[in-house]
Amino acid sequence: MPVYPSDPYPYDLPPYIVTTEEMRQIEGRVFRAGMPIAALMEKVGQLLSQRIQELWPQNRYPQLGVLVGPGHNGGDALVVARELMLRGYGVILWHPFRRAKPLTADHLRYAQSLGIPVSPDINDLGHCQGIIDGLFGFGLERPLTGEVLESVSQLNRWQKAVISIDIPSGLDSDRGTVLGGAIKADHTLCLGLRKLGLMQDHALDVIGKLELIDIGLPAKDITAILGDRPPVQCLTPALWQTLPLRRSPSTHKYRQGHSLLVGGSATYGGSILLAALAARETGVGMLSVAVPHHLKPLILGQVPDALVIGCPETKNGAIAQLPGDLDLGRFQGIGCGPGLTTETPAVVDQLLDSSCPLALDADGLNLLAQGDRLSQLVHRKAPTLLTPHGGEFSRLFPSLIQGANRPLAARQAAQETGAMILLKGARTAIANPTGQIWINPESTPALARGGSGDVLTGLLAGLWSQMEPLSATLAATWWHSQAGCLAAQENTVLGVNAWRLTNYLIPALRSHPID
Ligand SMILES: NC(=O)C1=CN([C@@H]2O[C@H](COP(=O)(O)OP(=O)(O)OC[C@H]3O[C@@H](n4cnc5c(N)ncnc54)[C@H](O)[C@@H]3O)[C@@H](O)[C@H]2O)[C@@H](O)CC1
Ligand SMILES: Nc1ncnc2c1ncn2[C@@H]1O[C@H](COP(=O)(O)OP(=O)(O)O)[C@@H](O)[C@H]1O
Ligand SMILES: [K+]
Repeated sequence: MPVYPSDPYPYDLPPYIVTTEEMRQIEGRVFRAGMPIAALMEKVGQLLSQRIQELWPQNRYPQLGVLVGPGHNGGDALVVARELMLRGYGVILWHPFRRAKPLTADHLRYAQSLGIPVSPDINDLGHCQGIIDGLFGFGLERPLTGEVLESVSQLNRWQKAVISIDIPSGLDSDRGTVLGGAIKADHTLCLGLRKLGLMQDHALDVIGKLELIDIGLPAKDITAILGDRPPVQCLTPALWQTLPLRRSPSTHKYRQGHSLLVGGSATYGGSILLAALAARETGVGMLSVAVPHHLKPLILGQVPDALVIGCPETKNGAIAQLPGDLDLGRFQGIGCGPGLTTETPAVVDQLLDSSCPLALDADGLNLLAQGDRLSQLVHRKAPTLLTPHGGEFSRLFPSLIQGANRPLAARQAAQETGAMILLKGARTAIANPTGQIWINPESTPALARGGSGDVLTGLLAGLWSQMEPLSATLAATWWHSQAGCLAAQENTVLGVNAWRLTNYLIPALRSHPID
């Protein structure tokens, strides 16, 4: 059973994520090359009809209501309505608009000529088992108002099964924000390429399950438009191909990397342990864990294969300093922050001054936000990764409005600091200083609990010692969420505590399909 659902993404499609303008330009090239708009609409309608019949078999969804907008999203919906009616579904259209684009008007006229009823009153769809949302696509220009907004709210109150074409109507296709109101969909069948708005955390509640429908956009047209700028793309299962990392028969532990984790305190003892348990699963040759002296037995008891460095501690039980003889040059990946507390900035300064690849999380980030550390980061020569969740990000980059567009905020932070930014969330975004962005399209709300970020830090520290930092960061993010998905599948969405998550890291690797 593959960890990630086998159906929603045709992964052979380019994993690009586009803005509305880029989508318009790509489609514009296709039309200028001779593809009639009507032909593409018909093709789109056929593809949507096939998928909807799979999702909604006629015996369970005999009556369908179709919301028909004034633009080409409405045109798509009319092709779908006609095709499903011809296959025996009962279909009724809702179209409260006085005018529509010519192509849409033609399809509306044809649907009526076939006897498909049209009503301006949303209540006439109350008997339907399923609703197909073809109100607005990426052409939505202003918030929904008046009767349209009221009808959308009425529809949402019914809580019927809803499939949205391209994007849920009312959603801004770039920012993922709701413009006045939005259809709450169970499935969104996105056409051609994923829109940036669909990959925003705050849009997830209205999108439902996102599926990409391949409408045959030629790669040459996609790259012609996207080629001159760093792409925004999805993480894909291809990242599994690198895991589990291959090993030569003649290897030895020092060729498999040596990672260091720094953290833990009397206040927060468990987070560094979770990070250590996760780092261990990466197969890293050697794992060192620097904790306040009193935590040494805890770590050794659970991770006997780790080299535990007992550090001098403050009166509050936090690390006072790293041992003077600790040679940071021995490590190819350092993860600092889980449970560290902000008592001893000198620890973070020492790591920042080193030339080691460094991932900062939790209190490591809170210390970074103090003084001029963040502005100094751009001078750091070694690879650096920051892994803030939303709150830590706002403390670090108060001027970046991440709420409206988290991926773009992460990109700006990466370009300002010269560090890679992994902005954690429901759709974690990873940005590198060259401006590229990766968004994780598959995760589970089961991870929304304390400790799961510590597990990610452990994976990062472990993989950074064995892979090139960017590939390691992308692979760790995908691995982390896939393990969460598998754990949720087997223990319900409430059963994925961070400890159990560490026990699903290897099973998740075993369950991913080997190509
Ligand atoms: N561009 C194309 O030819 C294709 C478009 N496709 C479909 O068509 C969609 C884009 O079509 P359009 O560009 O026509 O845009 P939409 O279908 O999203 O609708 C835009 C229309 O709605 C009106 N409108 C916008 N905001 C409104 C509001 N708040 N209240 C009332 N009316 C409002 C506009 O005046 C415009 O007439 C895509 O999302 C996709 O579903 C696909 O069929 C592929 C081909
Ligand atoms: N709703 C959600 N859906 C999917 N993943 C989530 C969701 N909320 C949080 N996560 C993930 O869970 C982890 C939470 O990390 P973090 O907030 O740092 O937790 P902690 O610091 O307590 O370990 C991140 O990897 C984040 O991407
Ligand atoms: K729609």
